[in-house]
Amino acid sequence: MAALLSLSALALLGAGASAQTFQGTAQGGFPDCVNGPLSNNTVCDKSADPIARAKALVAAFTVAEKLNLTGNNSPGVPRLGLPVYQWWQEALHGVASSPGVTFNASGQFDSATSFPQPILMGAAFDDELIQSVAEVVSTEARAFNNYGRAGLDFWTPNINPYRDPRWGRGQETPGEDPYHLSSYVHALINGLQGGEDPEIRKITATCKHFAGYDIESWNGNLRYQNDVQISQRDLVEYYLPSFRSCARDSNVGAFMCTYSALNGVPTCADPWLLNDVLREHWNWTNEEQWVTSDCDSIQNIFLPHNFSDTRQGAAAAALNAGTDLDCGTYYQHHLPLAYSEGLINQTTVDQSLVRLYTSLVRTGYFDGPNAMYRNLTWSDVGTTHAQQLALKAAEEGITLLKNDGLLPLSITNGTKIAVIGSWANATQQMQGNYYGVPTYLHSPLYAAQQTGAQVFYAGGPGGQGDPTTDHWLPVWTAAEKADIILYVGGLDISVEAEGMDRETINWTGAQVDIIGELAMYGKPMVLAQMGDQLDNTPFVNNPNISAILWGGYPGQDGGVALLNIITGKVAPAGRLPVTQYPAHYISDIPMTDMTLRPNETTGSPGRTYKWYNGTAVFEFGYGMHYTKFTADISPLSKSSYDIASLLSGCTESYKDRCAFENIAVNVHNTGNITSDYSALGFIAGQFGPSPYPKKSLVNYQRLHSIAGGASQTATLNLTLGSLARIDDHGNTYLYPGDYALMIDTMPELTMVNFTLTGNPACLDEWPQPPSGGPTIPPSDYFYGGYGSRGEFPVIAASEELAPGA
Ligand SMILES: O=[N+]([O-])c1ccc(O[C@@H]2O[C@@H](CO)[C@H](O)[C@H]2O)cc1
Repeated sequence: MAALLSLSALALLGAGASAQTFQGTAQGGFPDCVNGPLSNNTVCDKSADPIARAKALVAAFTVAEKLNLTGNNSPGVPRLGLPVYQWWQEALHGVASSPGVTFNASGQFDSATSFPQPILMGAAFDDELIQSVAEVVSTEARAFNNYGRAGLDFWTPNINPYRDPRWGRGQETPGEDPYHLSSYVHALINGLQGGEDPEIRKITATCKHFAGYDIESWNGNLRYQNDVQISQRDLVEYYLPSFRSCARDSNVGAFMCTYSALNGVPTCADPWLLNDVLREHWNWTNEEQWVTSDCDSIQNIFLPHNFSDTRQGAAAAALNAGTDLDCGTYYQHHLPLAYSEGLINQTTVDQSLVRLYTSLVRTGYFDGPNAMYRNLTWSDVGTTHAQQLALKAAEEGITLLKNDGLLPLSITNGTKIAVIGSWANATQQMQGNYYGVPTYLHSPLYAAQQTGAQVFYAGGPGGQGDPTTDHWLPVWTAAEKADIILYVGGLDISVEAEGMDRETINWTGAQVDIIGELAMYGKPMVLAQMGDQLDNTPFVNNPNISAILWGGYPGQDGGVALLNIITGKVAPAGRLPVTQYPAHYISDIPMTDMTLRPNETTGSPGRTYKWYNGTAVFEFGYGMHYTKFTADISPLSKSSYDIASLLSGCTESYKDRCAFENIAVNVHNTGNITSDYSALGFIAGQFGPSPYPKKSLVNYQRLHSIAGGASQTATLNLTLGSLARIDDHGNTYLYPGDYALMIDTMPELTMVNFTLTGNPACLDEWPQPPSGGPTIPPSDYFYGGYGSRGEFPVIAASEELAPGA
């Protein structure tokens, strides 16, 4: 495990190793259900119920075999012809290097399509696009699986909301809004798994990290030891909706708990979270779906959380709480002792294994070579359709933040353009983290050269923190020769990544200086800001910088997407999926403050567009177009609604799903450039417990190719859940009051008003956590080292950490 993990860590985290250096564990192929020892076991009977099939398989294992099958690196059961199996695959934005995925050095299966990071795909506000992307990812995953190059379980998506701009893994998420995440993830899971209840599950997706995980390493607070304090209201309102969407509304196959503790309990050992909330309240059925730990987080229950006195106690606490699989070796190592000490029983072990193997049964793993998806081959990887979709996904997400009219830029053969900056010739950078080997990487420089323009290139500053001016001379040479300056820079995964939160949300000094000096040439200048959000104030205010685009991590065709937008081949219609805060924001609130609302006592200005009470540089949802749009909202059926009547017409088992109104938003392109437009609908109003959110996203739809002078209609389906707010206990209520439904076409705001009358009505009663539960004792030691992870220097530990002691 140790050697395996250290290799995979490099590739996963992007810590300087090329993806090609990674070699995953060979998968053991498929069980032989015709001639193998299992052929007479019900698990091989395709006509039997999947749970019955898994139960029959588990019944054939000895206790020792069962305990051996509880780690991600599963040895299988040779005696029964059950092959070795690696449960850990990644596919955040394409099949990615990870323990179960093996890319070939060359030839077939040497690459997979690399889509943009979710943060850029989130900016598209286009769920159909997301589902299409996910369908390609799962097709490629299945093709890899058919040739022994991947398993069938993928530990994606990361759907923790992007709460704080410093978070190193915010790029892995679609953004900061819980409704947006919920809707996005529903489309994504459908595409990955092959529908909500497919006959054969295409691959098993895993919603992670459940829950409240969004700090890597800030001010000495490490993800392995954090105990995040979150109120029930904030949990239900902000941190959990995307997970509810996964479990209750999308039938995702797997979940992953976190390294951190939530309100005193490490999440992987929290029966309230994993059982009462996830399995009971969200009806995530008990025998079919499974929870994995984060990688080595079971060990963290013991150290540094100190939640259990013994190692076997930590393993038992996790298994008994409902963590079915250990990403690591802690279960395999310590469950035998837990078992002999009576800390766990066989029923619990069986239940976890039944969940795991039912999931594999559902993917057709035991169904032989004629099973669905087994015909997919290398010719289904990196297809023309996949390539076009990767380009489209990047184009749809790229967001126009400033334009004095320079864009779209007309580039002809004679145009002289300087392409400058640390991203100008970006290749690997365009993928962000959790990458694989892409079909190709088309940099901005490459794309500029394809336009026929005369291109002058300079890389600009060295690394993110490079204080020297060593690399600057070519910058001035390029700028002097050119008629137009394109600077492509920003962040990369050397400063925002897994294990690494940002220390500033300013542009790094060298870049600010270079961009400022380039602007002084007074030539038409475009700035493309890559990576996550930075405070763009100096460039917004600089009249010599004509246009600013945000391009995130745009994937394999990021450069072409950028140039297509700049030249007007495609019109931009992305909208920011996160708030762009002023740089001082990070001094206004510690990252560890998990609260959302402004607070006079703590000085918190609040978080996200819902509650931030300062002036954002650019708000969530901001995004300009090359044309002008107006919108009007068709009248609602009533101006006032009685709460009791709304509920009496509601027959859904989950009342938040009941329909309220289907809102028609008529969008008019009043300019003359054909463009997409994403209609974002928000609800605002002073009702329910204060302080109120300023507004809340309740639905969105992307309209495509609206010609100049033409109109299209977006249909935003609102539910009772769209109108609900959460009380202090986490209960979901409809409240009487004045409501406004808003569509923001910038600068205009189109609005319709209505009221709800009557008494508040509960839509969802929240299962309260047990009171007086364990809290973490103050830690008197620093936890610093871990053999297989090796991410941190060993400082001191009150106990030696070797497993199995
Ligand atoms: O030791 N390693 O190789 C290693 C690599 C990645 C890693 O990160 C964790 O593993 C990912 C599993 O999907 C989770 O999203 C992330 O929190 C944790 C450990």
